[in-house]
Formats: sequence, structure tokens, C-alpha cells
Amino acid sequence: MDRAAASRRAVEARRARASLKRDLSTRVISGQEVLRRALADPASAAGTLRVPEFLTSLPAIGEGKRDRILAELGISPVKRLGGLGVRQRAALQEWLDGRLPEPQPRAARSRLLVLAGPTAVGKGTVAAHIQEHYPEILLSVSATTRPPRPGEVDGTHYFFVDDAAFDELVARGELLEWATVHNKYRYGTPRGPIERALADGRTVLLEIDLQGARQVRAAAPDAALVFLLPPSWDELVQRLVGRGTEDAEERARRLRTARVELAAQGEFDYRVVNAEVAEAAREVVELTKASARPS
Ligand SMILES: Nc1ncnc2c1ncn2[C@@H]1O[C@H](COP(=O)(O)OP(=O)(O)OP(=O)(O)O)[C@@H](O)[C@H]1O
Ligand SMILES: Nc1nc2c(ncn2[C@@H]2O[C@H](COP(=O)(O)O)[C@@H](O)[C@H]2O)c(=O)[nH]1
Repeated sequence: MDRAAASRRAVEARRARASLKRDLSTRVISGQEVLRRALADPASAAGTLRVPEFLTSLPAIGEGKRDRILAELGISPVKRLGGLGVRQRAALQEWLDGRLPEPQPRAARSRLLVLAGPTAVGKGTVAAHIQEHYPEILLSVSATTRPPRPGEVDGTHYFFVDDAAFDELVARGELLEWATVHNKYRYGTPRGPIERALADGRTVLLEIDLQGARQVRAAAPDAALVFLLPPSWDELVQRLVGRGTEDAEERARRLRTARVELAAQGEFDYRVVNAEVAEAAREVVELTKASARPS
């Protein structure tokens, strides 16, 4: 293999291990399953994961605890999961089996998932990707008083309504949550389709702003809140400008809100970086899969 190919493979392997560690820490995958994969294929992402990294990716294990476990099991910190000897594997397996079950994350008890994040981070793009590639998940269609952008279709992207119609939706209690976003237009989540989908056992995704996410948390404490992050602030600005749908004044207004939203990311159950749309969508969907598990 030439040097370039070897370096590409090394980058891919690092990415696969990072993704596995994320899945472990969010309990999308169990430690037992990772160990099983490592033993089945020592060259896989699981097999090439170092034992200390594996341990600290497990919920509630910090560096101190990790070092005590390694000493207790007699495993050297340089060992990879796929390179463990028979006795070490057995010791690690026994230790994993003996761990108290972790409390399930919030998502594991809910099928209502909220996707929020600053303007232009890609919420709509990621949500659209999910709608196209994972049709089993219902993407809620919001009502808004904002006028449609070119190409936006009533009933598909939003229900575009005037102020009087929005007032009626609020008065009749037909919205699960609503907010004035960026201090300008009102947006709200119609309650009916969500309640019907949840009653049918479907998972529902809401793409809404921070104020709405807080209201959903209050109304449905089991809902899982996911915050979508940009790779950097500059990239966020670039995406907003590149989208080309707002004038300079509106962009400035949205970026002011973005700073407030970014400061609130700690309120969310999960954070997903949208560097690449399909990968971010996959991460969100993994959370919805966890959410579909019976508690
Ligand atoms: N991973 C990505 N890499 C590069 N560009 C992206 C990525 N995700 C989204 N974009 C682009 O960024 C722009 C903003 O995306 P989008 O409209 O989905 O953001 P949003 O979070 O829904 O914004 P808003 O809250 O303002 O409605 C779009 O032009 C989209 O194509
Ligand atoms: N609270 C709610 N916020 C919503 C809802 N639908 C969309 N949004 C958020 O509004 C902004 C702006 O959207 P845009 O389409 O004008 O760019 C964005 O943050 C959306 O997430 C809703 O039903 N409730």
C-alpha cells in the first residue's frame, strides 16, 4: 500500500474509533457489544481501541477510576481491546457483566426528539436528510407567520399562516409550543400530528428554537433535547451568508440570537457537531433508535 493510501486508512480508522467512543458514551452501544466486536475482529474499530480509551468512554468512568480498573484487571494501558490475552479478556468481560446497569439516558425513555441549535447550523438540512433517508421518523411541520422563501412549499416546509390564523391556533390550544423567533416571526408546533404519531409508536423529530425546546421540556419532561453545533463560529457565519436567504440586517439579528443559543447548549441532553450532514443525521438517528427502546 502506498503512503497516501496508508495515511487515508489511518484517518478513517481514527474516525471510526471516535464514532465508537461517542456511541459508548451516549449508550447507543454497550461495552459488552464493543468487546464482542473487538474479539471477533481485532483489526476493526473496536479491536484497535485502546483499553484505557474504551474505559473512559463508558458512562461514569473518569481517569482515576480507569487506572484503578486497569490495575485491578492486570491490563497494561498500552493494550488494545483486540490484543487482550485470554485471561485479560475474561477479566474484562466479568468486570463489564458485574457493572450495575446505568440509568437509561433521557432519550431511552422518550420517542420525542427535539433538534435545536443556532441559525444556519444546518438543523433544517439535517432534518431534511433524516426525512429522506429515515422515513420511519416523523418530522413535525411547524406553523409560522414568516413568509415562504423561494422554493418553500406550504404544508411541506411550514404551514404558512397570517397573524390572525396563528392567534387562533394559540387560542385553541393547538400548539404544543410556540415562540417569536429572532424577535420577528412566530413559529409553533402543531400538537395533533405529534400526539397521533406518538400514539402509533412512531418517533417524532421537532426542529425548533431554544425557547420552544424549553417549552417542550416543561410539557414533556421525557423528551430528548439535542443541540446541533457548528464546527466553528466562522463556519456558522459562512453558512448563513452562503445560504443567501437573509439580508445583512436579518443576518445580524440571527447571529445575535445564535450567541444566546450557543450559551444555552448545556441545557441539552446531547450535542452533535454538524461537520458533515449525513454523519450528523446518523448520530441524531442513533439517538432516536435508543429512544425507541422500551424502558
Ligand atoms: N454540514 C454542512 N456542511 C456545509 N454546509 C452545510 C452543512 N449543513 C448545512 N449546511 C448549509 O448551511 C446553510 C444553513 O443550513 P440550514 O438552513 O439547514 O440551517 P438551519 O439551522 O435550519 O437555519 P435556521 O435556524 O436559520 O433556519 C445551508 O445553505 C445548508 O446547505
Ligand atoms: N419554537 C419554534 N421554533 C421553530 C419552529 N419551527 C422552526 N423554528 C425555528 O425558527 C428558526 C428560524 O427558522 P427559519 O425557517 O425562518 O430559518 C429556526 O431556529 C427554527 O428551528 C417551531 O415550531 N417552534
